[in-house]
Amino acid sequence: MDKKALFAKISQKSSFLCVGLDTDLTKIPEHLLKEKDPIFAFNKQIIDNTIDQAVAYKPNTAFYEALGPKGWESLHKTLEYIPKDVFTIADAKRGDIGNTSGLYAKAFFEMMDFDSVTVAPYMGIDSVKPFLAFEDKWVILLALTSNEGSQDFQMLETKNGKPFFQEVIEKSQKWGTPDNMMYVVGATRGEKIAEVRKLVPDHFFLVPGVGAQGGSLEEVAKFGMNSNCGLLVNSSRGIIYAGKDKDFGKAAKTEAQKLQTEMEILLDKYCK
Ligand SMILES: O=C(O)c1cc(=O)[nH]c(=O)n1[C@@H]1O[C@H](COP(=O)(O)O)[C@@H](O)[C@H]1O
Repeated sequence: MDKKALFAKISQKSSFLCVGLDTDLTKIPEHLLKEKDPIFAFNKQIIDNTIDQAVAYKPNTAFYEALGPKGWESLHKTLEYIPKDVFTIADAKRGDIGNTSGLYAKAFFEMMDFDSVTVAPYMGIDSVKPFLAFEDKWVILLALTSNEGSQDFQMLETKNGKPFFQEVIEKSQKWGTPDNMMYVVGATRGEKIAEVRKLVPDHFFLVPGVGAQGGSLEEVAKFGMNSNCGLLVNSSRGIIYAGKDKDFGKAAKTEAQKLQTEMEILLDKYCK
């Protein structure tokens, strides 16, 4: 899916919500455990109940990989079930020497037909470029993450007097374009989003950290939105585990609707 189609979807649904499919066997309602594929059964209901609000779905591959071959199968079935006009993100946080990155890209873009994959920039240009060689596919590069440990390296001042995350953004902008690269910017760093937006006015940001991690949606929109929205805001646990029993799908829908209602107002206010 290209940038134009993504913005059209955002406008159509008045939403920039990404639903995170961080599906954990120990957290899903018990009655699903007797299903042949409990993870897929859960995801299917979450997708059915949130498809009117979601412009993107982001399975975090850790939750699937941890279950071995069965987990990969659940991931594949989930991806196949997501309607093709919705953006898909393999949250795999990959990146390695060039030939290996090329195979990671093949895994997520060819063996599975994800629109995008999250990539760590630490190993530099040759670890990221192979992902950018695929037409109509996106790299979502980790820039300023939502976790506490982001202080350890991302905020360090470099010899140029800039924080390391800024160097990552400035340099990596030359590797891709706003049509094939997005940046991860955590919602827990509201004021910093404005700084990142100045560096990359046209790129989309994937913004995790609202909901369970406590980031403010209003701040994210105020500091991060551009004339194409430029934001995909993810919530995983806050939506998918909103309900604990047979009605979990409905509870997820209610949470997604709450976010979408707020997003509609924010789009009117800041998408200019
Ligand atoms: O790349 C990500 O998606 C990501 C980056 C980041 O900085 N922080 C972050 O929480 N994430 C992911 O976003 C999701 C957040 O989940 P919740 O906190 O449950 O909404 C998880 O899948 C994380 O791995």
